[in-house]
Amino acid sequence: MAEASMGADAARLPGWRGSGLAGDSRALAMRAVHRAVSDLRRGTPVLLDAGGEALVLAAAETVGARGLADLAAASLAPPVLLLSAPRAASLLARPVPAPAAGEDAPVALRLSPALLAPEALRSMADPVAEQLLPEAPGIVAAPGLAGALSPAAITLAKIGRLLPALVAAPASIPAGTRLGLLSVGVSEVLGYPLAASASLTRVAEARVPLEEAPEARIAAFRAADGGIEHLAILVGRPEDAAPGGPAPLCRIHSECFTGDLLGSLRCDCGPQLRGAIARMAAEPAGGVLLYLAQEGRGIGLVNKLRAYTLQDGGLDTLDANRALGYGADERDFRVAATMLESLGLTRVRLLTNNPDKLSGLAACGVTVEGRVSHLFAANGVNDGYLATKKARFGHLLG
Ligand SMILES: Nc1nc2c(ncn2[C@@H]2O[C@H](COP(=O)(O)OP(=O)(O)OP(=O)(O)O)[C@@H](O)[C@H]2O)c(=O)[nH]1
Ligand SMILES: [Zn+2]
Repeated sequence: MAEASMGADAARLPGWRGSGLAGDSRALAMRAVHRAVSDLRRGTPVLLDAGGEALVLAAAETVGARGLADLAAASLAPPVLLLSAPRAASLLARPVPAPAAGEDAPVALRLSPALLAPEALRSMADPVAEQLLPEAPGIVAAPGLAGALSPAAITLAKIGRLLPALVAAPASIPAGTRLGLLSVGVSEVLGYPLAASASLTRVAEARVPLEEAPEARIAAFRAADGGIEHLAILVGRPEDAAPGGPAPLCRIHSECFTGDLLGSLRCDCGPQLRGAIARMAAEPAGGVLLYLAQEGRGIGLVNKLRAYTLQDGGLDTLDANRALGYGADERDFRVAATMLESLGLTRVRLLTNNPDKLSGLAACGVTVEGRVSHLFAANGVNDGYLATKKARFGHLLG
């Protein structure tokens, strides 16, 4: 069985699209998350509010002296460092006891005062930089201090494509508000991925003849928070496919700056992208390629580069993600389902080797009439990457 499961959230969410907030309240909730994420990315603390109980948080990767001072001024107790269990275990050089909330819940570490400083925090957050830490770093696991809000705190960091490592303390909301810190609700954070997919709307479309497909159009989709757009590349007229005939081809392609644009040999994305478009152009019913802003299986380009460095040190693509504190695959398929619905495509044949894409899309109500293999030969550099996809992600290589 595959160790990584993509789209599992969607599969657990019957009626997923209807369960989100509607209209204005959804846009307001998303805006609060988007603003909080922007502050975390620039090193400013934010308040995570569960109505009564609150945390003040700063991203270990970005916080500076000023941010730490603001965090201390809004805190009711000394801060801890929230980390994923694999990252914490690696820092402490031993397994850490699983928190009561379960295996995937973050772990809290109590830090010596010397470690509550920007450079040390960055080194603890980032396994690529950990050699900068002192030899006896003065870190103690404090599992009881992780608290009920810590999973939402980590989700917020992941939404911001930051390393999931946060300095966190119980907050005085009045003190934080006096300092001008933004506040975001736990339910707004946890509801964000669903809201981002459910609120996608088509905002522009144009004819763009492509080398492999002269009859192509690109449609752009934007979520209510104004985040990065997802694209649909329509080859021919898949929306006009005859009802009794074969379903149009569909490829769900996650953005890969290095492979798609630069021709990186580390992965197979470039050949898969061009190959899918050429394949669709040869089909009477055409097809659609959904180009999703999910770089690095949803961890973002910066973290993917970190993962590559870890892979050069011996980890495979799955363990490198985990070492950073991310899941093996952080992508969300509800985005693809919303786009297909908006394009009027209710049934597809999926160009993929990834069984989780088939089940993830089907869980969102799209009729998947079959899989079309999308294999390209190894190039001498990506052989290990392709072997890991088969052995550990359950990819169907045939
Ligand atoms: N985190 C991480 N992401 C990677 C790595 N190599 C490639 N990627 C990303 O993986 C994604 C490509 O996956 P896809 O081709 O969409 O899908 P797949 O899961 O391989 O399944 P297929 O449909 O069979 O191709 C892109 O977002 C790449 O940036 C890696 O080593 N680490
Ligand atoms: Zn790639």
